[in-house]
Parts: sequence; structure tokens; C-alpha cells
Amino acid sequence: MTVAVVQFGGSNCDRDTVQALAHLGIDADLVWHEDGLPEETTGVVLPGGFSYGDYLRAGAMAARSPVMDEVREAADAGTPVLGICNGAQIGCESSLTPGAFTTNESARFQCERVTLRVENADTPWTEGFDEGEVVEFPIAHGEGRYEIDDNRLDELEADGRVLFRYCDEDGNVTPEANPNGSKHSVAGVLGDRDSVAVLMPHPERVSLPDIGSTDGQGVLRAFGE
Ligand SMILES: NC(=O)CC[C@H](N)C(=O)O
Repeated sequence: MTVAVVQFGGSNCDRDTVQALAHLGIDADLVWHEDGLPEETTGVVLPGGFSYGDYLRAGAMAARSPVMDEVREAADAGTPVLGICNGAQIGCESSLTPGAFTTNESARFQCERVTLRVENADTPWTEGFDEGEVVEFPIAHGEGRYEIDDNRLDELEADGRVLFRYCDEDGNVTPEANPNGSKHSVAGVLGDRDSVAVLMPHPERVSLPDIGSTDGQGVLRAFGE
């Protein structure tokens, strides 16, 4: 049982992710994208970073790597797939998940801790949380503003495919608590299956007790089942 953490040129959260998974007793390995997914792959993480220097649009180049065809096949077969930050951008650029992550409203790179409200606790990524629970994760992105057409967003909302929303410390979803101008304050969404998810905040950066918080463990535990 091995989770493949797929490295592209410019990935930089790959090792942190392996370490965070290992801390939870989940076997994970770095996989260079040109090498393809190993046969024993039981989960896939598209990690954060700056693949191809965010050239064109963040995630646009990595989404065209042949390994993404394998990731899609694995996802279609029910293998859990999680895109984190740049991995979320790659997930949307490759249509594994709906919508797109575009330039922050501030037009700046933002690195800060944010609070998130768990919108649907009935998914593998959130079953360790309560619905409405407020958790704190870091963000570190320049292109994290979630965009999607209104009809599609209404469908996602109706289907419970919004996983996390930016909120204030009391769980109120307000424009002030939305760090990047994401539509409906969306911070994470599910793909067609609930085994596929992407989120802009970084659960792997809040998964090791030594770093001070373990709020992110619930997300990564999905790979332990
Ligand atoms: N931390 C990350 O993965 C960064 C994502 C991407 N490079 C951005 O700035 O939007």
C-alpha cells in the first residue's frame, strides 16, 4: 500500500507531504512524473509548489504531463487522489476537479494562516471532522481564487461537493474572511467521485505535532483506509 506523491519540476511540498503521511503510518513515496505511477499505487497526492514556474497559469504545464492520464485512470478506478495548492491547480487544469484557481484578488502572493469551515463531513477527506467545524490551515499562493460559472457552482453546492470554505474564527463566511476572493469562499472541492479532492490550503503543513498544529491530519488520514 503506497501513496504516490507526484513530483514535477518545481514541486516543493512533496517531501513535507511524504513526511506528514509517514507520521500517520501511511506509506508514501516520491514519484517523478516522467516515471509514471508505480503498480502498487493505492493513492495519489499532487503536491504544492511552483511546477514549471507557474508558467502560463499555475498548474497548466504539469496538467499536460502524461502521468496525469495515469492519475485520471487511477481516479476513475476509485483510487484516492488529493491535490494540494499547486496540486489543486493541476487538478482543475486537468479537469479532475471542476472550476479553476485564478490570480488572487489582491494580485499578490499570500502566505498566512486562515480558518476554514468544514462544509461536508461525509467524505473520506473530512470524516474526521464535524460538519461546521472550524480548522486552521496555512495558505501560500498567488493563484488561489476559485472561479467557476454560477450554474456549475450551484450544482456543486447542491451536491455537497464544496469541502471547505474560508471563514472567520467563529465559522462565519464573510468577504473579510475570504483571503483571495474565491467564489462562495470555496477553499476545496470534490471531483466527480468523493475519492478525488483538491484544496488550496496546506493540510501537510499542519499535520506534524512538532510544527504546532495537527488540524490537517484528518484530511491525510483518508489515505489510511
Ligand atoms: N504553495 C503552492 O503550492 C503555490 C501554488 C502556486 N505556485 C501559486 O502561487 O498559486
